[in-house]
Amino acid sequence: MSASELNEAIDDSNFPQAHILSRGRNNSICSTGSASGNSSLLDRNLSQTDDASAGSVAGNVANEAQSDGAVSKAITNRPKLVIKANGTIPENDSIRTPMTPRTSTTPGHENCTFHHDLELDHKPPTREALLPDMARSYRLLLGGLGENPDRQGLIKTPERAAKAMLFFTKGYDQSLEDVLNGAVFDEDHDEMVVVKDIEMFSMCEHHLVPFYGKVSIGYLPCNKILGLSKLARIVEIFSRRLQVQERLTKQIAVAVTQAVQPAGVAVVVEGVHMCMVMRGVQKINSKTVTSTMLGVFRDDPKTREEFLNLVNSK
Ligand SMILES: Nc1nc2c(ncn2[C@@H]2O[C@H](COP(=O)(O)OP(=O)(O)OP(=O)(O)O)[C@@H](O)[C@H]2O)c(=O)[nH]1
Ligand SMILES: [Zn+2]
Repeated sequence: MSASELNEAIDDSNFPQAHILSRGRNNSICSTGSASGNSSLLDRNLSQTDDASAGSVAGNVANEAQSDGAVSKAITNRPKLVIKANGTIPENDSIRTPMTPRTSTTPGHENCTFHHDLELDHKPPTREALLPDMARSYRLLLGGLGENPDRQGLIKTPERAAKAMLFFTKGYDQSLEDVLNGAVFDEDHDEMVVVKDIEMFSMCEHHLVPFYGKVSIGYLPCNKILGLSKLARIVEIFSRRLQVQERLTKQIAVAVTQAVQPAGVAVVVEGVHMCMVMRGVQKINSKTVTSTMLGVFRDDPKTREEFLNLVNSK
């Protein structure tokens, strides 16, 4: 799938469940239906209240069930996330997506839609070939620090640092297709799948220092499921780049969407930014939480709540 097709795919209208509440309670989870796919979202949440651990959720669900009409109206009125095929956001859209320049002057990358965007099929062939230039740059940096790059301990540092930086950004070399390796399976399953607390290490694009944390991903399958490890591998593709946490969160959600075309995808990322810990404002306990909710997770509060309860439970 090309980048533009991918961008089109995250238009909410492509999610079969986008308006389930306004369609009534007994609709199948997936528009294609399935033998066991007739439980409504309400049923799914009410059965959740049998679980003692659901605790206060029971009250919330009951309240929400009473105000379904209001919820339905609110959902209809909520602005949708729409990204056009060319990667831009409609001008009057109230939801702005952080976009970064789409140009590259690096040899071999001239025709690339730049790495930052939602593109998954970009695979520069020669990143290792950049090592000598990168090493030279690190050597200059050492000199800039007032260090002697020729002293024994630093002789190989420029090359090591260049290799380390290539590792920290190895996601640029990975494509979704390679990572999935065909591990998408037809399965008559329409209950929520959640893999949570996936470790994540990334690089702040503003300061080139790490941010790290954990990622939780949920999706509601439509007769296709994904090999579980592939969710963690998707996190690797996008975290191993220069990033901001917001974009990382969205890219993961889009990739899962592309992989299994589910009824919805939810991603929550909790990150510690070393640029806020080791320097700058120096707040060592602050955490940044970002989320992307697509499809039914965006439109149905109960589904979103079920996901968040699963993510927040020990
Ligand atoms: N939204 C967002 N901001 C980030 C992320 N990583 C770093 N930043 C912020 O990027 C901003 C850069 O701000 P500047 O004022 O240009 O840089 P600075 O002087 O180094 O800022 P301070 O960190 O406040 O010292 C800072 O507020 C960082 O906290 C991220 O993932 N998402
Ligand atoms: Zn930073």
